[in-house]
Amino acid sequence: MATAVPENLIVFDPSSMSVQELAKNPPPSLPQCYLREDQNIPDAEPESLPIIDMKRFLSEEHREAELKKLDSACREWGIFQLVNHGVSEEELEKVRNGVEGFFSLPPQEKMKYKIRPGDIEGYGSVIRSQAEKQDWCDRFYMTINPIHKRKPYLYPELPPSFRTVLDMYIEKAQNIGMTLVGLLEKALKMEEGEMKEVFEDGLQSLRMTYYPTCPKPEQVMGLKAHSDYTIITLLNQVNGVSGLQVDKNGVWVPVNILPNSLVVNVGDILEIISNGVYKSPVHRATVNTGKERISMVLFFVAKLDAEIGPAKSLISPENPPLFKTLEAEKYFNEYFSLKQQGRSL
Ligand SMILES: O=C(O)CCC(=O)C(=O)O
Ligand SMILES: [Fe+2]
Repeated sequence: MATAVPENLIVFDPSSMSVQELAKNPPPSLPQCYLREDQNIPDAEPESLPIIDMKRFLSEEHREAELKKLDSACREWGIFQLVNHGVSEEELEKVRNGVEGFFSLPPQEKMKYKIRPGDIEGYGSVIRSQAEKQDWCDRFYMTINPIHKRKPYLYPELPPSFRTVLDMYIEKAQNIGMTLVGLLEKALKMEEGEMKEVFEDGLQSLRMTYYPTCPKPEQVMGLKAHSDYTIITLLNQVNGVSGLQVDKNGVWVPVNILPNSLVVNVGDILEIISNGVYKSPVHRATVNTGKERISMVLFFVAKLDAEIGPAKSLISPENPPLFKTLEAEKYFNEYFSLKQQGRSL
């Protein structure tokens, strides 16, 4: 694996090399496939995202107020910071060391997990077309639930000490997800268990992303604008470097770093279940010249045999469904046929 890129390189094949390696020795002009002409990275003031405190749901005194906060965070932002979520500072530190350790493995070690032709899981980037601009990042994406859907050459083949950390984190994250879904049902005034039914033991995947520094961050995008096709997404800004931006009323708002918090965002399926009341926000990730950024995301999708549509308990003649109801599998097929560009709604 070469680490230096010849200066006269005209055609660059992003599938042959990681962005992490490219960024160690970037050529004076970056490969065309990363250069975007339509960039607008405004200097919007970082606004503090709403903060939801899980502990307050346990107290009789604070519960109602916190539910109201959760409800307005999902209506107005579709994204919020979660504190007192049950993953301790020490555990977050272990996750950070584990994920940083993974990305600092030698290239040939990481390439063992390389995305295989025709697949989307594994390490690297999925190149859909030569014309499409590539994101300035390397990713490791894998299905983690149901367990029988795990690819035998990905999760089980990770270094054992890292797997132990991931096992711990995933179990905690699943508990957080389940608790949040119960709270969201209450906030939306849905029938109890209605969303849990779609969520519980559903499809879940994990994505770790390494965004290297870039000499010309204004010319590239770490991760292009999109919304998530999930019920909810749990984001860990692993190494405390900012870069995530969320589209709020047409303005890109940078997401601040709140130490030891996790970020939760509403996904497209929750927008559908809530019949459009909660917003699945468009978001993207930028990069910078100074420090690499690492994130880890847990996508909570839905049970494969679930029906995805507006919650029956929210629908009435006065509040007709704004979305059609589809079997989850059909929904996923439609989603992937949209080439994961933009939104599944
Ligand atoms: O890295 C981030 O902050 C965001 C990642 C993300 O939005 C995604 O993987 O869908
Ligand atoms: Fe996302």
